[in-house]
Amino acid sequence: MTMASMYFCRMLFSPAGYSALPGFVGAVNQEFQLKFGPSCCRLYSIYSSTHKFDFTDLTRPHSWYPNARRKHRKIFLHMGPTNSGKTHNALKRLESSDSGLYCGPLRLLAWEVSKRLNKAKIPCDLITGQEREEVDGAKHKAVTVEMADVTSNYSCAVIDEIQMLGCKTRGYSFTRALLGICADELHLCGDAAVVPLIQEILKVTGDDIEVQYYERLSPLIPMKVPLGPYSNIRKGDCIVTFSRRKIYAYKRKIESEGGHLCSVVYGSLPPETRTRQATMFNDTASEFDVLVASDAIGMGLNLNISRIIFSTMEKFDGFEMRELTVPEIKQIAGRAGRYGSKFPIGEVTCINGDDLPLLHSSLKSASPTIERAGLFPTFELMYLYSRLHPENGLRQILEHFVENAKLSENYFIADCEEMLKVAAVLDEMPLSLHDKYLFCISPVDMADEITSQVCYKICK
Ligand SMILES: Nc1ncnc2c1ncn2[C@@H]1O[C@H](COP(=O)(O)OP(=O)(O)OP(=O)(O)O)[C@@H](O)[C@H]1O
Repeated sequence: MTMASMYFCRMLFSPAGYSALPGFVGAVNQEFQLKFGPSCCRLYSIYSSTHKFDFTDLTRPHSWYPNARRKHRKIFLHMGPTNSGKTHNALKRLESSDSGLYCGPLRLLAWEVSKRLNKAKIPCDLITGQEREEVDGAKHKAVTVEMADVTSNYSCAVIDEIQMLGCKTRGYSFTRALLGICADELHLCGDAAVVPLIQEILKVTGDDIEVQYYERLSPLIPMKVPLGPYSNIRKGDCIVTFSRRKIYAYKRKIESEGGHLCSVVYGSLPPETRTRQATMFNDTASEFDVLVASDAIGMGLNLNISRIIFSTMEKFDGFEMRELTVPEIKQIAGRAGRYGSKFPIGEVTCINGDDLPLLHSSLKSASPTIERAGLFPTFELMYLYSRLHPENGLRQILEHFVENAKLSENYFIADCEEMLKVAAVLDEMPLSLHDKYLFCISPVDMADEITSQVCYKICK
């Protein structure tokens, strides 16, 4: 053993090394403790045999999750368009399992699943970036995908909207859940465009895969004409727009010119308020019979919508103003005519007639195949790297990984622009690397004055 490798070994396994590890509390730290031992042994053995360990080699992400790799998982892909019963079937399996984990892309979806399970007398915790509601005796958890637990054993787990693993900012959390969740049965629900990539990624995990394709349960008809005057608005319509300001502007317009009262739904509404608004809209006795919503309705929410009306086919995606993609258009349009609702046949149109060709062509197109999944280095890798470069702050460590990451062809490195901004602020504060990492992977919009001030105060 060389001096260098002896030093490396001492550094990793000495009590000082461990005590220097930042606060061992909470689920992420539990994951860290459980994984750190075997992973470090593995990293160390590679290091001592080659005298050189490349921390930026991210070509084998499946090996970051030894617990899941020890299991022979049975993976069910429920693939199909919106409103085809995919989630319904996966949730039925979850409900009948001894223990389970639901991972959704939205806090609202996790909230709905936890409510549904608790109502069915299956105690279920709710864990999102914003709340943690623990229920006595719960063996089920409904979480946002970023909070997915990859250390415990589950009988059954569900990852909803799995095609989001191709999302440039959040995709890595879906990849982590896909590779890391330790469940006998893992159910993946989403668009069939992701099937070849998942099959490719799972070739190295030793899991069994079964794919089930679904058809839409009720018809969806694209209209040949745009909405026209607001007096054409009718019961069960849903106007889709992409900013909170516009949501309230349309609500005012429709209430004054269209003669209908409107409920509103958008992502940042508290779940209780959103449920109240959705219930008012779904309730036939209520006067609030029109909905104005953001694309937050695009994923999974069950609403009695008769017709979707796109106010625009463009949205600001945090980086730029861009046209909606085919999957986004299909996903949002698919909310009309929900199976089992009072409007079993859905219609879809636009406010602006010039947008109709894009709407029609998108609904006829297959979603483009998703070629690569997002990836982000684990805390362990960053920690080990930081021990060798103690002079570097989190921002420099992140930049190093982004610039030097070596990836297999199935993956891309997550877009870290926002994280780099947060890391630069955090590096000014006396926080451990682990705490900085946690703050960094939390969804904070540093462009939002209030959010960034709150983040700054909490960190301090
Ligand atoms: N076999 C079934 N029996 C009764 N209701 C069903 C059945 N399958 C689906 N549904 C209902 O149809 C609606 C659509 O189902 P589900 O949410 O599973 O669709 P999905 O394919 O997951 O779509 P999305 O991606 O939009 O969520 C839900 O209200 C669901 O409860």
